[in-house]
Amino acid sequence: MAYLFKYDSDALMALPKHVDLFDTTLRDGAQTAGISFSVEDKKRIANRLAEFGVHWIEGGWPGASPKDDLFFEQMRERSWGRSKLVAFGSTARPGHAVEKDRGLNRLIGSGADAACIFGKSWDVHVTKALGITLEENLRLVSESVAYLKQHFDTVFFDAEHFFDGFAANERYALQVLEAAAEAGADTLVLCDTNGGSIPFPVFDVVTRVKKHLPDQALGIHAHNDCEMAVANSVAAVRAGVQQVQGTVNGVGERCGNANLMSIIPILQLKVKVDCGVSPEQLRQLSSLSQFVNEMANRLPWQHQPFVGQNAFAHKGGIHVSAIRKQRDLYEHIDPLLVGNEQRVLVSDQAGRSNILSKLQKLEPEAGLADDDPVVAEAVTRIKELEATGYAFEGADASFQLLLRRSMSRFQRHFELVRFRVYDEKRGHHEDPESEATVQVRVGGELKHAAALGNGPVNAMDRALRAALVHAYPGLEAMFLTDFKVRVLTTREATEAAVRVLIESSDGKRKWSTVGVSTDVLEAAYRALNDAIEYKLVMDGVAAPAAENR
Ligand SMILES: CC(=O)SCCNC(=O)CCNC(=O)[C@H](O)C(C)(C)COP(=O)(O)OP(=O)(O)OC[C@H]1O[C@@H](n2cnc3c(N)ncnc32)[C@H](O)[C@@H]1OP(=O)(O)O
Ligand SMILES: CC(=O)C(=O)O
Repeated sequence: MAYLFKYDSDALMALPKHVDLFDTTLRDGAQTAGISFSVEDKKRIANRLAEFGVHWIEGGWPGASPKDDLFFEQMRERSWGRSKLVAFGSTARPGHAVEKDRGLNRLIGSGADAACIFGKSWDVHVTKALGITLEENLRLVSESVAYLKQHFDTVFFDAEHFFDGFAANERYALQVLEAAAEAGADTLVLCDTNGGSIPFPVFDVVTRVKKHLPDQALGIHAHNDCEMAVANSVAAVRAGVQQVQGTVNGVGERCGNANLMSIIPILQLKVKVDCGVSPEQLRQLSSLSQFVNEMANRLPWQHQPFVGQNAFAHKGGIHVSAIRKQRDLYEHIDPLLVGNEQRVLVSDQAGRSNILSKLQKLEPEAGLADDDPVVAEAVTRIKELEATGYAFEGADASFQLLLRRSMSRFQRHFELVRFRVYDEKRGHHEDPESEATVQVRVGGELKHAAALGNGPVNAMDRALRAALVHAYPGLEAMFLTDFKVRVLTTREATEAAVRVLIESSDGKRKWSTVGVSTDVLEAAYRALNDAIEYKLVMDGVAAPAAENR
């Protein structure tokens, strides 16, 4: 396998050998609309980032909220390897001596290993937002950094709005950097606060700053308002910054921050700049991304580069045919390097290769040849079903049953005789109640059960399993974990079909099934039927003999 990376060698020569990763998920990430980390979430994320090996973990702003205060308090007992905890804040408020500044003193008392303060570097922000003179701001920057340096080995200075400030008043933006550098700031972080920059000027401006302050370590903090935060960060690395700030999954104020889930593999794998992440740690990238989504209570972005569920999912028949011959023909990296995996999807875009590839994974013992008529038949059947509204992409279990049916390797464990569902709501404020009765035939015997539920599908699921559980006790452990209904607009409105996708679990596995009908309950029944049949097949439960069915 040969994943190709082609680069101009002169450009590579100019790259730094190493950059530090600075994660601000817990600070700028906490400024994301819809995210509210608890102290416990913050501690778990911080520890996970430390385990992953991020150099600097910005934990929050001591003094800004009781939650951040408690977090820093509770993190005093941390025992991390190389990762360092950073406390964030601003330059001192104008009007008093920096030693008396409540904000700076909260940083000093926070127990963090380092401090990071932001200061204004765009002249109009100084005069409008802060309402002070340009000289006064230079004094605040200088004295705030110098005061923190008396208490911390490492102080970072975030030059807020640096790129806009540089465009508006280059001389002043550079004076702000000089003030922070002369006061002892270890790294000057150039911030694209409004996220409006694009890579060419970012490269140019960082190059000019580098020339102006050749011995000063620089960093980049990019926002994603032009969807350029990752590109801008990589451009800044090429121009010579030694620190990249970003967040897990790109969370952050407005459109987010630079996404470390992309920056890390780009730097490590593509341009060979060491971020201090070993190959073993890099393989944790996908699970780190999932973990933070879980903590942030966000649905994962399935198409997220590198770590998303679909980042290496192949749907087109042409693509799947090629990757079966050589897997890198339609992949830019080996997904395993970032802890992800290749997926092959089955849909109306599929050819024989999709089916064979999926079959190899789901039923390796089936051993079908490329030209087996069963494969062509399955492709035709899938395309027919998809034309009526089925979608097998997210319903692997239904797909596997379909393949088994095509291969004559499937026997029903039960036959539906009838189901009936009642839904009742009494009064505006009362919860509705559903009741289902189900009659099935199992091996020649009629079984009948009724059940209540908090909705019709829930009641039907309970009744169906109650009718079957004596014959198949393993169904006791099974339960629904998710249920999605989609109205399909491809038909006439009067006979609109609905697609029901059901996710089930038995505590050990999860599987998904699909049903389609013009009747939502029938669609749900079809999906439930597949879910139960799949569980029985996977548990190796024998179906009743043919003469009893
Ligand atoms: C670019 C960034 O992302 S910076 C980080 C932004 N993050 C946050 O704001 C989240 C946490 N913030 C907070 O909890 C609150 O805003 C606090 C506790 C920091 C301040 O709260 P308050 O004292 O009520 O002030 P408020 O939020 O209304 O306004 C911010 C004040 O900081 C001042 N300020 C802004 N930047 C700076 C700076 N670099 N140095 C000093 N003061 C600053 C503003 O001028 C304003 O003061 P003013 O009201 O006297 O004009
Ligand atoms: C400091 C910061 O978060 C910014 O300038 O965007």
